[in-house]
Amino acid sequence: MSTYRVALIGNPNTGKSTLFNALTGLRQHTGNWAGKTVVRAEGEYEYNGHTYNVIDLPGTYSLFSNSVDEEVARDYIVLDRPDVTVIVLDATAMERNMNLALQVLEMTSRAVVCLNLIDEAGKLGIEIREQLLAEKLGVPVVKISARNKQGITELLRQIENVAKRRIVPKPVQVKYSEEIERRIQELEPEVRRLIGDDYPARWIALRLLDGDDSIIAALERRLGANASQTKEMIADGLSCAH
Ligand SMILES: Nc1nc2c(ncn2[C@@H]2O[C@H](COP(=O)(O)OP(=O)(O)OP(=O)(O)O)[C@@H](O)[C@H]2O)c(=O)[nH]1
Ligand SMILES: [Mg+2]
Repeated sequence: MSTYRVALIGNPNTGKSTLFNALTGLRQHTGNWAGKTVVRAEGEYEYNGHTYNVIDLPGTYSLFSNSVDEEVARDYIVLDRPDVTVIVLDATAMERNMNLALQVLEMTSRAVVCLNLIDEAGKLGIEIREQLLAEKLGVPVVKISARNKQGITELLRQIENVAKRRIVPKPVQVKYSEEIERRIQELEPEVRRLIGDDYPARWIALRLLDGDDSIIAALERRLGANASQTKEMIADGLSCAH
């Protein structure tokens, strides 16, 4: 019997913790993220004979490591590589929420988009065609109301599909300017050669091009022995990209 790891990510106040409670009930505990004062809520549920370990990540508007919360969420998705990342969106504020969703889809393909507060959206006359959205985003999309425990069965089913690789999503990728795309193309194979296929090479290349040193630091912490080599080779990669 396998245990799968599921991460809940989303903007603040989108109902992540409500969903976390609906999924895990009393089987949860809280602590702190190692070395950080950010609360780490972890719980589990059983589904079709498997255990799913769920992490309720801190709510963030982006994942550029501008704050400890963003760093914790980013590092978990990029470095800890959960089996499934559930992107929790507020169905009444799709446009604002889509920003984070697209960022997460650059970091992992093992994702399910969960449109929460569908009851509120209904009251506002907002109608969402989830099939169309799923096709456009390239990942499963499920409408739920975490507070009313609606749509949870379908969510569990889609989480299982992605966890067991019955569905292998191919998320839409943001396309950047020609020049940035060219630089990504140069840098991405370097990154991949260095850190392997387990990490999102395109996303890391992008962060490096953006001058985000914190991802190098995080990778060094994680890769340990390879640290100095990582820095050197990424610097090489960067100098040929510029
Ligand atoms: N109407 C409605 N309200 C909901 C639903 N899910 C959550 N809420 C409410 O939305 C508010 C925020 O929910 P939380 O679960 O705390 O949101 P969160 O994403 O964990 O927030 P942060 O941890 O601050 O990022 C609470 O008042 C919930 O009761 C839902 O499906 N429908
Ligand atoms: Mg919360």
